[in-house]
Amino acid sequence: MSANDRPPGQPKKTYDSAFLKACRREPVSHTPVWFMRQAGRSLPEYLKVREGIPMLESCMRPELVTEITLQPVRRHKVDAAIYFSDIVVPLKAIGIDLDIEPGVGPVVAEPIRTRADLARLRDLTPEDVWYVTEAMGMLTEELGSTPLIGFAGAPFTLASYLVEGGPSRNHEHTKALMYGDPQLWADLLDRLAEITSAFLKVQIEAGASAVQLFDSWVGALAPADYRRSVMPASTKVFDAVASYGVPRIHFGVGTGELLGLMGEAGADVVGVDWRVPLDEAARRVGPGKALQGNLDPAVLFSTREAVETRTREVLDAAAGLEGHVFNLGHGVLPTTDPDALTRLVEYVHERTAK
Ligand SMILES: Cc1c2[nH]c(c1CCC(=O)O)Cc1[nH]c(c(CCC(=O)O)c1C)Cc1[nH]c(c(CCC(=O)O)c1C)Cc1[nH]c(c(C)c1CCC(=O)O)C2
Repeated sequence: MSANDRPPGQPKKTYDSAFLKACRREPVSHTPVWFMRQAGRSLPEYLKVREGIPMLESCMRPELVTEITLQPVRRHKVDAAIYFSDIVVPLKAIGIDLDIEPGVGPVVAEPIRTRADLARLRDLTPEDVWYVTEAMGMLTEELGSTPLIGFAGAPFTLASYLVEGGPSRNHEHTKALMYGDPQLWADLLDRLAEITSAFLKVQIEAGASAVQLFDSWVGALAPADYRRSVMPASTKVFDAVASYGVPRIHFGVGTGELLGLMGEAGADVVGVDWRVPLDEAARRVGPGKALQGNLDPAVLFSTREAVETRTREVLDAAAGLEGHVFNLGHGVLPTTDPDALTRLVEYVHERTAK
C-alpha cells in the first residue's frame, strides 16, 4: 500500500483532515498546526491532573493519558493530538530499571555498555503496553476527525539514554561505543529498532493515524557517522511500519546537516528545528517529502508582534513546499504562556485559509 491509499481502519473524516493531507502533500484548506510537547507543563489543567502522580506512572493510566492528550486539543484547537507518553516508556515496559526525574529527564539505574548488557533488551509484546492500546482506543473515539499522532524514540536517542545512564550534553559514552566497538553498537541499535518497530505497530493498530520518530539528540553526529552507524537502524523502523500507509515523521534537534539523510532513512515528513529556514530545508531534503516546523519555541516569550512577524517568516519560507505542517522547532517550553499558543494556532489558520 502506498502512503496515498486510505489504510484499513482509518476513518475517512480523519483521513481527510488538513494534517494528514499536508503529510501526504495534498492541497489543504489551511496549514495544519500542532506542537511538540503541546500536552505538558505549559497547561494549568495538566499540572492539576498530574499533581502527586509521577511521570511514568501517569503514562500507564489510560484515563489520565486520554485526558492529558485531549487538553491541548480542546484549548488550542490544534489540528492533531499527540499521544501523551514518553520515549522511555517501551524500555520501562520491557523491564529496564529507569525513572523520569522532574527537571532532569530519564535516568537509567544500570547503563547498557557491554555485550552482556544487550540481553536485558528483550522483545516488546502488545501486552507489555496494554495501557497504550486501551488509551488509544478511548482517544480515537473522543477525537472524532482530529488525527492522533503516535510516537517513539529513534534508536540513537534511546541508545544515548541507555548508554549514558541519563541525559547528556556530549554523549561521550555513547560515541565511544559507536566509534570503538562498531559491531556491538550495530547490534544495540538493531535491538532498539526491533523494540521501537513493535511499539509503533501497537500504536498504529490501536488507531494512531501518523507516527513521529524522535531522534532528538542525533544532531550531535557528523553526516558520515549518521549514515554508517545510525541510518540502518532508523530505516529498519520506518520499513517495519511502511505497509500500514500512515505518514511517518522524523524529527531531531540541530540536524541541519542531516536533513537529507533523515528523509532518506524513510520518512514521509521531515521535522526541522529553527536553525534552518524551511525553503533551505526543502533544498536539503529534496522532492517527495513534506516538512514540519519550525518556529523557535523561545519566540513565544516575546511580544505578540514579534510572534506574528516570525510566524509570517516561517509561512513565507514554506510557501513553495509540497506539504507543510506548522510546528515549533522543538517542544513547547514549560513556562510558555498557553494563551500565546492558542493565538498562534488562530494566526496560522487565519493567514493560510484558502
Ligand atoms: C528527548 C525526549 C524525552 N521525551 C520525549 C523526547 C523527544 C522529544 C524532545 O526532543 O523533546 C518525548 C515526549 N515526552 C513527552 C511527550 C508528550 C507528548 C507531547 O508532545 O505533548 C513527548 C512526545 C512528555 C513528557 N516527558 C517529560 C515531561 C515532563 C515531566 C512532567 O511533566 O512531570 C513530559 C510532559 C520528561 C522528559 N522526558 C525526556 C525529557 C528530556 C524530559 C524532560 C525532563 C524535565 O525537564 O523535567 C526524554
